[in-house]
Amino acid sequence: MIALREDRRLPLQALAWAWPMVRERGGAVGGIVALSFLASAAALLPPYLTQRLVDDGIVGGRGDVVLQLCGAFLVLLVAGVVVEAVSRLAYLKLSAHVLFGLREQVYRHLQTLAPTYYARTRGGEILSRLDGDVAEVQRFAIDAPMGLLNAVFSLVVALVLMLSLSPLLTALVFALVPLHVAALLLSRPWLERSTHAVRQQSAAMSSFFVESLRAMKFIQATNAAPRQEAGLRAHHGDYFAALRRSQLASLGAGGVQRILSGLGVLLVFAVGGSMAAAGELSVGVVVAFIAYTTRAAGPLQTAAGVFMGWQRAKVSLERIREIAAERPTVTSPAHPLALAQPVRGGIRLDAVTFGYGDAVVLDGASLDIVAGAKFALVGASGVGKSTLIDLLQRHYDPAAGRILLDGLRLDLLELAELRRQVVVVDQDPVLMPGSVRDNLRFVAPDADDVALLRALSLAGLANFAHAGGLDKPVGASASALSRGERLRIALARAILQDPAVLILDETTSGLDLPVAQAIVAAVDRVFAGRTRIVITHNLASVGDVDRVVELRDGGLLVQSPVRAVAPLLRVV
Ligand SMILES: Nc1ncnc2c1ncn2[C@@H]1O[C@H](COP(=O)(O)OP(=O)(O)OP(=O)(O)O)[C@@H](O)[C@H]1O
Repeated sequence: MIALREDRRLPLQALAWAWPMVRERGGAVGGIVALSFLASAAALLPPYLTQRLVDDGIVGGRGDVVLQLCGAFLVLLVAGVVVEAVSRLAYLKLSAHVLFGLREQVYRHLQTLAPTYYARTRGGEILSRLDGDVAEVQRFAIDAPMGLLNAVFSLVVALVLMLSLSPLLTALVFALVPLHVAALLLSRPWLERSTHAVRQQSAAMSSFFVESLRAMKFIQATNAAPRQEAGLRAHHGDYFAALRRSQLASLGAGGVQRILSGLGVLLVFAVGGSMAAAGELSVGVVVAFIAYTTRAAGPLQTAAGVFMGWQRAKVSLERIREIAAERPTVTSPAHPLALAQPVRGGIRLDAVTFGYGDAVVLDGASLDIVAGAKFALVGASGVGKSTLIDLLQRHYDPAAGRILLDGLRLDLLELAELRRQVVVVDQDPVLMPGSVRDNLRFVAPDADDVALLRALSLAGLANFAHAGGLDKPVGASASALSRGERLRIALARAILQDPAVLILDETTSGLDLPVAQAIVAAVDRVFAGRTRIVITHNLASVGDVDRVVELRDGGLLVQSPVRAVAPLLRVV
């Protein structure tokens, strides 16, 4: 769950979301704020020293004062470098802590979402939110309060110093502040729209890369490389246009702020200069005042920058909120029921109905699978066999009806325990980048090499079942292995998981019959006495079965092994 509150205004939401992580690093925050106050105070000293240098040292003809002031400048310089280095390192640590904390929350939430979410959402869209948008929110959540605090502090100190030098000139300069604010408010919609366009184009480009890299072999085989390059160029064009609009918006808003700050300096030049010429002010005071006016522009521009950062963070927060609004379709119950041990693996479907949107896939389907039986599940392509398996592993819950494992409703069991007991090996098993050992340990982190080698050997991977075989890299997308080898590694994983129910989802389809039969024979040897459900289009490849079940028109028809059609619980 992403801890984003619905009931707060957007900038406060960004701060509230990051707050728990900032609080964990309270000491570092205090240190950074103290150091930045120190640096701001130190930055305000040179104009004062300059004024003394001009009025007391140079005009007053005091060589000792000149020397003292040079020493003070040197100390300020060195201290400034040290303070900046320390505070930047502390800031980096704090930012990383908050950024990683926020991103981990989004990733944790993503791990709870159903396959339907991943089927309809482009990978690059998710990536760009996990990466760019989370970073934008983190930047705002840390930079905005610190920047504003620092700006207010610098502005107050500068104001006090300026007032002590010349109240009239101070009033002139600060009379421009309402104009600064008005200009920012006017630029807001422009900033927001252009930021949104950049985030969208960046997501589209990430999606393009994710999808085309995954399909590279297909692109090469279909001679589509030139078309893909043209596609990339089109993305670049759109991205650049969005970037240019966003830059123009930032430059426009920032430029107006700078012009207004410059006008303040011009006013001091004109009014202060005339007063100095008339002998009403000393030259040193005018020089120092000009320097403070320039410095006061810094905090004002920081405030403007925070405002622009807010516009960007608002867009990003909205995009993250779209992910947060996706609800998991299944959750583990707060008080799960415990399966009786050992788990026997009896499965019962009781009038199960399920569909995707309006498309009904299962319509009151019922079935009893006795613990330890081997069932073959057949049916036309697209009839809903894989969907039924997704329901058994509880990626979704039935819209109506119940599914029971050893007499207990699946939604009352702990989700992790259910998925330990019901394991699926499909026709294109996922292998993670890394070695064979890494892949086996993915499901059994505590298994030692002896157990891994035994599983490989039982799965029929005799050529891998030696110490060196475990180190064999499987390649970033498992392309270093044949399909038969990948299936057997997936089977070895299932052996290590030791489930009560094993499901083979068209695992051997497309393999030569002898290879398919060898894999099924290995399954039957290792999982004899466990519940097995084998989805297939080719009954000849699955060996002996206790029952053949056909999924048709949303219902399940049970056939005896001798092919007589006999309904078990309900025939649709
Ligand atoms: N995530 C999804 N969103 C919407 N519809 C889906 C989704 N997954 C599957 N479907 C649809 O549900 C129906 C059943 O699909 P399913 O994959 O369960 O069929 P299947 O019997 O396993 O097919 P095959 O034998 O071709 O693998 C199909 O019409 C399919 O288009």
